[in-house]
Amino acid sequence: MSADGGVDAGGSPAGADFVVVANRLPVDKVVADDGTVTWRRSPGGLVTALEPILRQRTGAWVGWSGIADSDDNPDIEGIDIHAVPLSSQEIAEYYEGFSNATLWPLYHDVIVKPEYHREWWNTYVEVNRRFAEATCKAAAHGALVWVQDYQLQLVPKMLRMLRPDLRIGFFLHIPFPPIELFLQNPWRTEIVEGLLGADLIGFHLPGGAQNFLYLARRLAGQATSKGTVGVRSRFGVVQVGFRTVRVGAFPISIDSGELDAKARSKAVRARAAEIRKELGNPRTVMLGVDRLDYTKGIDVRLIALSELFAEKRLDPHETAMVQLATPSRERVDSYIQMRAGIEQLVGNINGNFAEVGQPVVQYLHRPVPRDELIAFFVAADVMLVTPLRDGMNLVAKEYVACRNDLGGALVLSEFTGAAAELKSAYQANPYDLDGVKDAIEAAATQTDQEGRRRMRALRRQVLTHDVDKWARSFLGTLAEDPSTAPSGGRGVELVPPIEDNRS
Ligand SMILES: O=P(O)(O)OC[C@H]1O[C@H](O[C@H]2O[C@H](CO)[C@@H](O)[C@H](O)[C@H]2O)[C@H](O)[C@@H](O)[C@@H]1O
Ligand SMILES: Nc1ccn([C@@H]2O[C@H](COP(=O)(O)OP(=O)(O)O)[C@@H](O)[C@H]2O)c(=O)n1
Repeated sequence: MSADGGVDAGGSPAGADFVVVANRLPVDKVVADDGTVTWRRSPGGLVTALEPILRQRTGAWVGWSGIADSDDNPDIEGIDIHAVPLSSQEIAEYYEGFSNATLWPLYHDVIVKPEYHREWWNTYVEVNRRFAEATCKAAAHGALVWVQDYQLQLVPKMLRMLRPDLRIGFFLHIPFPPIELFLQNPWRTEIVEGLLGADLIGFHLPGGAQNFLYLARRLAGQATSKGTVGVRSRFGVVQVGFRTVRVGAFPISIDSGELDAKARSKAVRARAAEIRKELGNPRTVMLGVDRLDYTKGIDVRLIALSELFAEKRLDPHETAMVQLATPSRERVDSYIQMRAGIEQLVGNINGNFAEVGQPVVQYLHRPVPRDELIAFFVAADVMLVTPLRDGMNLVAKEYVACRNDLGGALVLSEFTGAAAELKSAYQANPYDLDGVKDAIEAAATQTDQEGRRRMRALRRQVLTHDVDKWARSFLGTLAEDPSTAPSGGRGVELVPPIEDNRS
């Protein structure tokens, strides 16, 4: 730190050349009643995707440990951890508040109503500043810094002001919303300007990148490129003074090869067979695997199943549905209400259709070990992925990667990022209940030949587009000099800013 409390422009001499900055560390700190500390894999797809990337490249990870007032740094081979402590009030206002009761619902089609509170916003700014300062300490001079997700949208601009020597990338893991919804946010201009501190801004889908380009013109008053953005190609450009910011679509993925190999192992196969036996060897095993989140449409699939049983289109005595739900954001009101609703639906289905000792829906509200999860994927005939909106949904890709036997069927919501790539799934609009029911019925009754044809096509996509390809395409683009790169700013025709007349 410099004498005035700022961070030296040169950064820490011993810092890392590659730094990931994310709200969460890859592991959560768990303190038992007797004070014993253990570390558990953090929930969610961001960690699933980034952990193998960082381990492979070695570098630093700046993030929060998941509990209040802790600056412990866990030992993880290949990753230099820098914990950012958050107080209970910051967790309530920055994480549960502005991140998960304002931005999360706003960016997910306002499935629940976003709340706008000035004190939450102030804490969001303050915590973003703390992450930027922690990153300055972790990064060597000229380092490549990759900021992740909606919790940290102000960090790119803050970092650029503190450390102009850094090359800064930003990736948004959730959908970037339609323009009309984004404009609800009272702090919309600050967020667009915060993101424009990056050299490269990545979204899962071209539509998100295009919405952002429009908002950069309208809210930040910058000239941008026109024309459509491609997938890992045809990047958009925002001219911020003398700086060229590029904007692109980079669909995230999984470590497909590793999952494929694990799913082939004898132990996993044996456990999958055992799971089917424990479920009573039903004709059809259906599976849902999610964080317990209202965006995931767990209610949609349960209502669809219930109606299919009531209409005798599926036989409840020959069907076992397993819903694995990781606890998530348990103190946020909308999550508390949603949990009660899901648990009631599970109870209703079992009340109406189960026999003693043989529930139709088995619901686990707890994290499941990774190998056990893979065995569930191998055991399931039909995988139900029915979000109302989802940035990507890695679970859909994990299921496909685990089915080297070409068995199983994937029912997939059109409103996931994954739907753009997994065209051979049984796709449905989650708001069209009849459509969801038709998709589930078709998946449960497909012929072997049809199932193999679809799964072969899905696997071709998932195995050739893995998380390493995602990271290489993003980081490769970030490392390019935009003024000379073939896909860069040179020769791009710019559209002038839009007058913000609030019309
Ligand atoms: O950290 P939490 O509040 O417990 O939430 C877990 C993560 O949820 C979100 O995951 C998203 O990222 C996935 C990978 O890109 C994507 O497939 C999925 O559609 C998204 O919902 C969130 O974006 C992460 O920041 C959270 O850590
Ligand atoms: N019960 C569960 C549910 C999800 N998960 C994992 O959590 C990740 C969820 O990622 P995702 O992209 O589908 O969705 P988000 O939870 O990130 O919104 C996947 O890697 C799942 O395998 C798990 O380990 N156990």
